Amino acid sequence: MTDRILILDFGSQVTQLIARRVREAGVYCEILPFNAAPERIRSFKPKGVILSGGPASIYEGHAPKAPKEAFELGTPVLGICYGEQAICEQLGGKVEAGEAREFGRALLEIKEPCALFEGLWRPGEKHQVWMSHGDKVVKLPPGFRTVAVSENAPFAAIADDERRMYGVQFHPEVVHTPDGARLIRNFVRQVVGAEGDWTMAAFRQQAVEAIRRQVGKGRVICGLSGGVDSSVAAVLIHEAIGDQLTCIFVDHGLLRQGEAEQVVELFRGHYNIPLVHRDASHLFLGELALTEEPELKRKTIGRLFIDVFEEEARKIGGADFLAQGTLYPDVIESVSFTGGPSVTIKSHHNVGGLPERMRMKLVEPLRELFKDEVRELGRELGLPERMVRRHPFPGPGLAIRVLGSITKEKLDILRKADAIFLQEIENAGLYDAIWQAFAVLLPVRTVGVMGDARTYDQVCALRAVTSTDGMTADFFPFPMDFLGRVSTRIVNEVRGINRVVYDVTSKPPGTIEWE
Ligand SMILES: Nc1ncnc2c1ncn2[C@@H]1O[C@H](COP(=O)(O)OP(=O)(O)OP(=O)(O)O)[C@@H](O)[C@H]1O
Ligand SMILES: O=c1[nH]c(=O)c2[nH+]cn([C@@H]3O[C@H](COP(=O)(O)O)[C@@H](O)[C@H]3O)c2[nH]1
Ligand SMILES: NC(=O)CC[C@H](N)C(=O)O
Ligand SMILES: [Mg+2]
Repeated sequence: MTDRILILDFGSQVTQLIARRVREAGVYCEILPFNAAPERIRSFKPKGVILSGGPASIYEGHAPKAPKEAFELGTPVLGICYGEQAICEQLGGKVEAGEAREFGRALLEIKEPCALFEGLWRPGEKHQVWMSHGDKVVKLPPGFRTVAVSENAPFAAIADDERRMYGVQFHPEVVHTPDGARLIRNFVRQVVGAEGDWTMAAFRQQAVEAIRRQVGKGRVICGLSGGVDSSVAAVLIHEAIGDQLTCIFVDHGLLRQGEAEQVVELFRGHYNIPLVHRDASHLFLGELALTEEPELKRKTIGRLFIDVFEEEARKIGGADFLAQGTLYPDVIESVSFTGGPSVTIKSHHNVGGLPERMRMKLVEPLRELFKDEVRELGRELGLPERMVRRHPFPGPGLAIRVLGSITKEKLDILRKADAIFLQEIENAGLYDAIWQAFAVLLPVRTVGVMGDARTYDQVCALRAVTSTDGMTADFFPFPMDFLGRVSTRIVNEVRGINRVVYDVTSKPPGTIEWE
């Protein structure tokens, strides 16, 4: 078994980033809530433990505590922010509310050598780190020494070399701590001594064996969208079980220009995987004609996907398993310690309702991976670069980008504008710098003048964002002349649009899609 690191989550906004840094160091890790059952923690057999940050104050009565297993397993421990405070409070030191809080950039002064700093930082040096805390450690537990300080944190980094326990008040997992990734790497590779054998080649082998064990002689269907996740899942599963897999690509009439042909051609051209191409556009567009409200659109589409999958599964004599491209961020969402029911912003069309009705078991080979790891696995599996680098595209497709009521005519207008925008992005060499880019058709008409004549046509909004996982995002800062060029082309070439605007909202407060 590959070496594993356990991250215990106290509810920090950036716990996922700790996991990413550990994986980037070539070491497998998982996140469990701080109150995971002791049995679960033991059976995970971690070689090292990381305690995350969190919003609570450790000295308050109900504040979450690190499970005693974290300290009793005898493996190295790294506490980050709240994690450091938990180590101190629970092992005999003391934490109090600080007078001065530290948020943002801070200068760390290295006082003593430490295994975490090996090859990185030396005593006497000062380095930039990122802080986000109000509480502070005021007394160290026995056995610990201070290895670095900052203006407001006299115990900014602490070490107990004997027990191999370390704590940092700053956040090494965020990019604003420039050396942070190497610090985490030092912890998992040098201090813990993990092998660094978590590679996509190793994952591929293990995943193939696991799929064979799970599926046996059963039949599997996989909804294939042409997106990265479902394509990688399909190719991986096919490698494992060959013809027991059938892929179903649904053309719901809400795809982008030329997309259906491209997906089918690219897939059939490269793979000998049975692929059903179902044109269900009449069904989807027919039902959506009655719908304007975003949530209703999403729910209608989700239901129709299920109907179509059921029909197609029946045609091939039934299926025992449904394959999905669920990723690790989806999984963490549901285990993370956030407390309280969260509100539904959007019902992401999800095939999750499918298995219950169809009594199929799920095959989710990507549920341990982040998006960039899925792309890497895709390359490892030899998927064409065109598939691997594709921007995400939502299951409900253009239905949530034609705002309000949907007609075939509006979809055609949007498709043209969207294609121009994407083409210009490719031409400018910007495609890979962007997480997702698309056009939105607004249900608003404005007055314009073209060739001395009055126009009264629709507005098109352009959206392009950077992101690492779609959970938070920033608008992409195009040069103005680029936006001008796209705008001119769209208004000139697309009948029905006479005005173009660019969306400069980040997420939050916006979301990526407009509906
Ligand atoms: N047109 C479609 N036909 C069949 N299945 C689809 C279609 N659109 C979406 N799905 C199914 O819904 C799942 C979720 O869609 P989602 O967009 O999150 O993933 P993806 O399309 O595989 O990858 P990406 O996030 O890169 O677009 C897909 O993995 C796929 O199984
Ligand atoms: O498969 C999907 N089914 C959906 O119903 C859906 N809604 C949004 N998205 C995609 O998810 C990411 C975040 O989108 P939002 O910021 O709009 O919530 C972005 O990448 C969106 O494109 C979806 N993907
Ligand atoms: N980011 C954190 O982990 C903060 C820890 C604690 N809530 C503090 O304010 O000090
Ligand atoms: Mg998709």
